[in-house]
Amino acid sequence: MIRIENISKQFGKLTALHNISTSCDKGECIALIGPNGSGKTTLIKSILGMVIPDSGKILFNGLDISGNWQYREEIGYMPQIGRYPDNMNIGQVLDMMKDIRNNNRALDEDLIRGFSIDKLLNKRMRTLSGGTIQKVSAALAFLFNPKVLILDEPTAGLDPVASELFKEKIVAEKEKGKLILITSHILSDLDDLVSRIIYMQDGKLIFHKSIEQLRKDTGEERLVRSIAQVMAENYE
Ligand SMILES: Nc1ncnc2c1ncn2[C@@H]1O[C@H](COP(=O)(O)OP(=O)(O)OP(=O)(O)O)[C@@H](O)[C@H]1O
Repeated sequence: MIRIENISKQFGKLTALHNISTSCDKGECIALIGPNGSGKTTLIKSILGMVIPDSGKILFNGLDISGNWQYREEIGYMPQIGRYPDNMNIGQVLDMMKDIRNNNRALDEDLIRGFSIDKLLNKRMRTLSGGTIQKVSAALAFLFNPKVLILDEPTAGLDPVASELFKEKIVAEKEKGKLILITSHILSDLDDLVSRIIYMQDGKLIFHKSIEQLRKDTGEERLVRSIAQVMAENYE
């Protein structure tokens, strides 16, 4: 579904992405894991067309994404920090996004109801708590029924009830055959969720393997312990 071929990205002297190649298939929930600054968000933004790699290419359903914006209709993106016009209320933000997307697909309002956002429609964005802004971002990512969901640190700031509800939603969407790419430092949140792991460090892709393979390779059942082992090895 998404194929990444030899992409590199330099910010001044810093190599944020170093010759990354991999592919992501539908029906998978893939965790992008790595230390701070390892290039996860840069990789995600490259897939979204928000960062343009210096070299290499990205194919979405076989088509090169460069100069092509149509493919973004198939993606729901939840950014690490959602930024919205301060003076708009939640209802206006939702309506604005519906106008911009302007497609005829049935809306998926599960999270709007699940997070009770429908009871807060008159609240102005500038008055919302951090967690409520996260809920709005999550609801927007799923709203247009995209085939691919890209979630950057989605559970950071969500309370435990919201976080569980959100994880159930992710599992349900994966089972429908969607591709979910998720970055998180809260590894305990990923245990029951992800089928594959991409591990990055210093802009390099160290491995992309199934969670079963990672467990086998590290002899650890829990993701947090497996990754702690991988990180320790790569810090040496
Ligand atoms: N627009 C930019 N201009 C300059 N440097 C950038 C830019 N975007 C990212 N970087 C740098 O690229 C490197 C990779 O950043 P990136 O945000 O992709 O890391 P990350 O793995 O997502 O980190 P975190 O876990 O902290 O979210 C960092 O050193 C960062 O400072």
